[in-house]
Amino acid sequence: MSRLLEIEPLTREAFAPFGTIIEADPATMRHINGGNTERFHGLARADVVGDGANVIINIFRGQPRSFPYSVTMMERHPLGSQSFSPLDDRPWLVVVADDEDGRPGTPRVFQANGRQGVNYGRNIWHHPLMSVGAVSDFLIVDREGPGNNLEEFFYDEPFVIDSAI
Ligand SMILES: NC(=O)N[C@@H](O)C(=O)O
Ligand code: NI
Repeated sequence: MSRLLEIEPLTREAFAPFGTIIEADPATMRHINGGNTERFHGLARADVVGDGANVIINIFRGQPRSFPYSVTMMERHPLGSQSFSPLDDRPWLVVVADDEDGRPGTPRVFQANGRQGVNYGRNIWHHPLMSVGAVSDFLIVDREGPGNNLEEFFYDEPFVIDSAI
């Protein structure tokens, strides 16, 4: 029995339980550099824990997912947040879930436009990067350091994302 997932628009309010949206929000903007530059300030904060932990900046080059797509697993990073910001101005999908007694609940799928990134809060269930339509680069800010920072969960039955954007 396939469990079809709806795609929701990515809004601050809807995503709040899972993290923050990284986009040029006018409410955060301040002019710097003598007016030459608009600084969209403090959009998200990296959260890393544990002795020897560092915040690192990476690029992930994601192969596009094929649809219908089966969501068979979710993961989370107990020791650090993880942010994804698209570099190719291409829409992509954000898949997250509430925690239900140590396991992810039903995934929620959000459609992000090419100028929207997200910062998953520490220990928030999410699906690995979901590029759509073409190979896409993302700037990633997450954690490097000692300890196991990856917990995976595999569903008994897959959930299905029928079609992409
Ligand atoms: N493994 C890895 O660094 N990537 C995942 O955490 C992901 O969320 O894509
Ligand atoms: Ni991850």
